[in-house]
Amino acid sequence: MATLYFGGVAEQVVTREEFTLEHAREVLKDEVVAIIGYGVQGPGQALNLRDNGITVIVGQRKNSKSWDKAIHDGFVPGKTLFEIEAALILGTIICYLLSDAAQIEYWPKVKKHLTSGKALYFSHGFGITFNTHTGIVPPSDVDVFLVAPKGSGTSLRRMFLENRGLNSSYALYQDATGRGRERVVALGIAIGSGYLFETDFKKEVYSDLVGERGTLMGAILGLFAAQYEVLRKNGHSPSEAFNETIEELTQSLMPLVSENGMDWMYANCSTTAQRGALDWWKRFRDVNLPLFEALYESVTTGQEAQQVIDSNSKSDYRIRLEAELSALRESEMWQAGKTVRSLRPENN
Ligand SMILES: NC(=O)C1=CN([C@@H]2O[C@H](COP(=O)(O)OP(=O)(O)OC[C@H]3O[C@@H](n4cnc5c(N)ncnc54)[C@H](O)[C@@H]3O)[C@@H](O)[C@H]2O)C=CC1
Ligand SMILES: CC(=O)[C@](C)(O)C(=O)O
Ligand SMILES: [Mg+2]
Ligand SMILES: [Mg+2]
Repeated sequence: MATLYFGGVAEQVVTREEFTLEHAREVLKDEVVAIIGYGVQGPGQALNLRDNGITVIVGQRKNSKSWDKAIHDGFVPGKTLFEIEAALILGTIICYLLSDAAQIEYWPKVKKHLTSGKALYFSHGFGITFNTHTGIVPPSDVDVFLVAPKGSGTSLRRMFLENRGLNSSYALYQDATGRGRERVVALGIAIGSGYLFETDFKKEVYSDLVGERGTLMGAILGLFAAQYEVLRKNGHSPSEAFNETIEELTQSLMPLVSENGMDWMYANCSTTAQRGALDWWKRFRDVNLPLFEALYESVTTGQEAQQVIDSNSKSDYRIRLEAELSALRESEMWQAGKTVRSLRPENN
């Protein structure tokens, strides 16, 4: 554990320097890590664990797209790829990486095979925190913990292959064996996390549900759409509207923020832009503050969780999600974006 100051606030974090991969391998050497669910986090975590020398198996519905993907990724039926129940029997650490809605349906089967001393691992606090909605209440004689990568499973894998690491939060919910903390931190390191910061199941799911509905995915699309609409309504071309709203952000300005913070990005723009941004950002904050308050309340009351469960438990949930993503893709703004991307020099 290292104590670092974040904006003057002391936090305990785990870095790879003091909790080494070698130590993580030692902690996990007698474990069979069973990845249940091979959607987005499943592949990222399973492949990184395997590359890090951890014994990992995958449990997935046979003859599903995810089953085929696991085979394509080198998992072998009957050796490292099993149907869900077989993987639950073989696994000593059960990584519950089905969708949050699907975890409800499979919970009775998972619970049956959570024998004493095993561990139940999540990458989201959803199932446990909203257990009045999900029914997920683990037996008292198993460890229960989470490692939540702060990003897509696709990025977790890509960054691992680039010798980088995506930060993750971790939480220990139940430590039946007395080894829970070692197990969860070792897993956090072994799946390829950058650094690990501690949270709890409630704080993880509250912050994550807000973040993905807010600045990370929902609010940012809303901002893009609003600005693009105003520019187009006032006669600006799709090229001008898309470049001024999105392309410049992703290609030039956000990489500068990632490199050295928002002030650095501002300082690398004109003084005209700096003046304007510094004059306007608080107005955008003030307009959005009530919306974020409402969002946070919708999360903590369980409304958002119930909406996810109601929608994503329906048999046609994928068709419905794909239809909405297709409408986004076919919209003028994102069709303009497709053309803009195709014109990047590196794509020609
Ligand atoms: N997507 C991401 O990168 C991140 C996900 N998480 C968490 O990790 C966990 C897994 O997330 P994802 O990989 O995105 O899950 P996902 O939503 O992609 O689903 C994972 C797997 O569950 C299967 N599945 C869905 N419905 C099913 C059903 N009714 N019956 C059987 N299988 C079903 C899907 O086929 C897929 O293979 C979740 O708790 C999620 O909140 C955490 C951080 C980031
Ligand atoms: C990628 C991630 O961190 C999200 C947005 O929380 C998710 O996929 O659930
Ligand atoms: Mg999330
Ligand atoms: Mg997240």
